[in-house]
Amino acid sequence: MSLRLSFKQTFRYIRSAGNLWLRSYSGKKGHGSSHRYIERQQRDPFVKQAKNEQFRARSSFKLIEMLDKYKLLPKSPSTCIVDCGASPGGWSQVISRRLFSDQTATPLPRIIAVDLLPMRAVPGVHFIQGDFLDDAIKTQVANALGQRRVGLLLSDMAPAFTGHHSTDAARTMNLCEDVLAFSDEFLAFGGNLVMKFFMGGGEAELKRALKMCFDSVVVEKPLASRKQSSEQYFVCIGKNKHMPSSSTP
Ligand SMILES: C[S@@+](CC[C@H](N)C(=O)[O-])C[C@H]1O[C@@H](n2cnc3c(N)ncnc32)[C@H](O)[C@@H]1O
Repeated sequence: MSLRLSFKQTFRYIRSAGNLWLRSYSGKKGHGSSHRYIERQQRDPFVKQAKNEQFRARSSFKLIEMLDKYKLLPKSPSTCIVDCGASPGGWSQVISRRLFSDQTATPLPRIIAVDLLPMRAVPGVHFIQGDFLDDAIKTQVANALGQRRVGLLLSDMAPAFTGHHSTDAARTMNLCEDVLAFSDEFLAFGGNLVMKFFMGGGEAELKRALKMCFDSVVVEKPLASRKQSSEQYFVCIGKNKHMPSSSTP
């Protein structure tokens, strides 16, 4: 495997590493904010539940709620699921546990997970590290799929936020448009898409675009999504033929 990164990958990697550094640095300097974070984590029932059920992230419960409410998992055992922005692996774990009851076995991967950051192995998950938009990464996704179709595409990705409202709103919408283009390329007809977005102004337009491409589009704010966060999810059911260049089932 080549360790060379493209300019875009390098840029995104530096940007996300910079965000991590900023978060931990401000945590160290501002004792108040780190105390508040610890207190919030200790009070949070989803943090406790994630620990008890050995999920890597409390975000697992957001996906569980949406999967159960909308029956999003593909029924055919040969159909795949792609998890974009998968690290540390909370969503991949949920899908893996639903698909493979024996978590100690190493089943043939039906789940393809992509992230800029590394991710520890999850049973039945083929992990690809890189930017989901890079051609080289898309080729790896296509190779991992072979002839199999994708019945569910997940995106829990967030752009790097600047704190500048209109810049952040534009970045959010750009990322969602990129996910939609990715689904145009990889998601089979009839397939479902779950995509995170942040309220910021462009969501009505995006919802209109999604409604052209899917039979039904709803907005969800799962219980595990913090009230103070502007994150929400588009749950898009049944990709239809209005997408110009979709894969065939
Ligand atoms: C909120 S986390 C995902 C958490 C995950 N759903 C879970 O339950 O563990 C968002 C992830 O998206 C990844 N990400 C952001 N932009 C990306 C991109 N362009 N390509 C691949 N991954 C990306 C980040 O590295 C980060 O790990």
